[in-house]
Amino acid sequence: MDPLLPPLDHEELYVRRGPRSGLPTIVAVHSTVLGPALGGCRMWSYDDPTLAARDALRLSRAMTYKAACADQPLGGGKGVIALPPGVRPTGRLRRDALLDFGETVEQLGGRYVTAEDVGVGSRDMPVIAETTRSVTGLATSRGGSGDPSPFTALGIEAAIRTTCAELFGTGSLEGRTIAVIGLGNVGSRLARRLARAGARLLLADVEPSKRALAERLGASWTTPGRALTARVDLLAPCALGGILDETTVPRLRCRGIAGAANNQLANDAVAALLAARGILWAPDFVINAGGIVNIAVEFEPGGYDAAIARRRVRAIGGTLAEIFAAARERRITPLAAAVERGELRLAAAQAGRAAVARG
Ligand SMILES: NC(=O)c1ccc[n+]([C@@H]2O[C@H](COP(=O)([O-])OP(=O)(O)OC[C@H]3O[C@@H](n4cnc5c(N)ncnc54)[C@H](O)[C@@H]3O)[C@@H](O)[C@H]2O)c1
Repeated sequence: MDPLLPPLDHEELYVRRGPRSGLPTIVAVHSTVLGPALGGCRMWSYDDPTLAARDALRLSRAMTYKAACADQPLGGGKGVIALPPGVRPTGRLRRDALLDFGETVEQLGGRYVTAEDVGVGSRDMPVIAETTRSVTGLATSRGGSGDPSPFTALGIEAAIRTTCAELFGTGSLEGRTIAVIGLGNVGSRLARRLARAGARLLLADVEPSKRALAERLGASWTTPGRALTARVDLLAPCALGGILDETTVPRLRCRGIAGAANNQLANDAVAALLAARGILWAPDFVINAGGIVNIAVEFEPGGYDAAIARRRVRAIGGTLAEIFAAARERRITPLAAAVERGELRLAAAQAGRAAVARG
């Protein structure tokens, strides 16, 4: 196995070759201490299937912390359908791969619950549901919670308000300058919300057609590189991960960062670099939890209810305020405070389990 594997503190790693597609289907369950392990299914090309297993192990661990920090009754898991390089399955092969993956999920007996992720869209979920009951994110017409992006954008807006309150003493966005990088499912919705709240926006995407949104919102348009180093109150990275590293952080001119992109820090040490520059970073895995908070409402006895989901997603702002307060009081980074919060919640649940087992 890969020497760069994360600590193997997982509960399960299940690898099964799909009998229909011949493709490796993989599920990693990092933790079920807080509840069934939730995590999307990623259908992606890998040079080697062991790299797909590594991805599943790494991402499932991150899901445990995301759910724990969001106080959700969920554990962390991840699914992968490993494609050979250059393969983009369509038609029969795609359907076979999804049915195979569903069967793999079903064999875990509810310990893992799947959802959408990179390479798997809303049209794929009903196919997966043909071979497993452990599937979320189906259309609202089928009793599911539907597209998570609006809820993720709502949670990021709440987090941006909290970050402004911490930095400027008010959560009002009227007149705040905010750069949003990446105008996809989440970033475009976030930009509309921020514009409605009176923020002055600088928008950027690698896709030139997104400029039309900037024009519609009366926002400025620039390149992603310029947006990253613009003099603004806040930066909201909503594209790819890894944009904050040893070379970009010294060039930043924002006061705070709060965005949807996963894995924004190239490595954990970057959190200290940001703190040293006086830039307040809202931990990505805390504030982009709107999607899973929304999905968790599917497990309620009364079934899915969008109003309950919206209320719970807005609470991400309060969670972030507590993390900022802990970081301030204990002179640690918001990243350290968030990880600690997740670990405390897991330890408490584990202690509860042990007490029940002892009778
Ligand atoms: N969709 C959700 O509910 C959700 C939930 C949690 C986290 N996230 C994370 O948020 C981020 C955005 O998710 P999404 O669903 O909006 O994705 P998306 O694919 O819909 O949008 C991504 C956008 O970023 C643009 N982009 C790509 N590379 C770029 C670059 N180098 N610079 C600037 N723009 C670039 C793309 O053109 C696209 O418009 C991802 O990191 C995702 O993992 C999304």
